Amino acid sequence: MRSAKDFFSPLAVGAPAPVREIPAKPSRAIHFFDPGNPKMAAKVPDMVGSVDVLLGNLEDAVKAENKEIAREGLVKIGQEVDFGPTQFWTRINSLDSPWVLDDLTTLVPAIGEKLDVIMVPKVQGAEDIHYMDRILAQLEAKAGITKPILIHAILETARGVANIEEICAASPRMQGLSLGPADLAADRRMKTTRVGGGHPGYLVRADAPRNDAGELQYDADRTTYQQDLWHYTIARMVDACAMHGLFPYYGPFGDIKDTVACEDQFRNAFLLGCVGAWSLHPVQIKIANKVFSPSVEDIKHARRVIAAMGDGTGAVMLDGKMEDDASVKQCKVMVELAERLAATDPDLKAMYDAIEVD
Ligand SMILES: CC(C)(COP(=O)(O)OP(=O)(O)OC[C@H]1O[C@@H](n2cnc3c(N)ncnc32)[C@H](O)[C@@H]1OP(=O)(O)O)[C@@H](O)C(=O)NCCC(=O)NCCSC(=O)C[C@H](O)C(=O)O
Ligand SMILES: [Mg+2]
Repeated sequence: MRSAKDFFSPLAVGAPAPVREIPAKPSRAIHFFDPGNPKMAAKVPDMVGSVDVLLGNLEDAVKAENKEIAREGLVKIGQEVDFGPTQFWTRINSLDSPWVLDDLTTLVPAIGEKLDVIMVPKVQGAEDIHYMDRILAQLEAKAGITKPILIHAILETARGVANIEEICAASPRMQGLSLGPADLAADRRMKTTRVGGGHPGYLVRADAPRNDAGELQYDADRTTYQQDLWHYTIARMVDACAMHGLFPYYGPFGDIKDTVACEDQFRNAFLLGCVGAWSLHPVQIKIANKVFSPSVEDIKHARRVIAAMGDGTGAVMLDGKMEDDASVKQCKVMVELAERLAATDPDLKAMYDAIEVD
């Protein structure tokens, strides 16, 4: 066990001092691209500024024979592109893979100064984060990196979900968690074959109606309601992240053409407390940017409640509803998020600035 006093000492002589607070940077869409795919790589410079996070993916979805090309492509992009306000992340290969050591020993010296966050797949417990913490400190020290690279863990095993608290608490580098629904479903032996989203078979059905004689009509048409397969895991993730000062994200939505259901899934995550989701295709960036930004109506209402509540204590009636200390806190969460996002998104700023509070 580490003493709390040791927690903020670098884990290697010459490594940068650990951060004490994870910066709340906009990260509505974590946009995945394959750095070894020339078409995708060519689009990266033009995407800067229109997406909060650009993530060069080295793990699943990159063929085994292309792992080195992808890694080299990522180094080139990291060295050549000016990312401006957009964060630059990577997803490395899993810690038990034959590629991860080369990923780390290549990327940190070559582009470590530019990399904001390393996403680690299939994290099982605190031991995985301790490993990453130490090796990153060693590599940062050797390369003279001045700011610590943060770690983002993907929850995609039952063990990872069971160990969620210790994963979050394992290092001051921990930036956040993402749901990895495809791997998690496989590891849990769920009977789905999709990448994220719902399933028509996971539902509840309205009770059977009765006929005039009071008999139950099980064969009658009965409305069904599709349920959210991911509610439990996202809720756990949100609580663990809030407790440890980290940021929770919904992961991938694989049905690229179903932009409507993607928006719904992202919105569920937003409402539950997530700050963003993955984007696998350019079309999903717009969805995430919209869903994870508070709406004009929400901000208008939040500002009215804050104004009506004065010092934030007591209770008032507004539009027939009771507002009090707790509802004003919720409104402040929304307004603070809006202000943070507007600082780097001029369109949002214009939208929020135009709101008139009556
Ligand atoms: C999903 C895709 C394979 C679709 O690709 P494609 O068929 O080429 O789509 P389009 O023809 O519609 O593409 C139009 C143009 O846009 C470019 N494009 C496509 N995707 C991207 C992208 N992500 N970034 C940048 N540019 C992109 C195409 O090249 C076309 O360009 P052009 O021809 O010049 O017009 C593809 O989108 C894709 O591979 N996406 C990334 C997939 C990925 O990263 N998967 C891994 C993350 S999900 C996961 O790992 C599961 C998770 O871990 C879990 O366990 O749950
Ligand atoms: Mg996965």
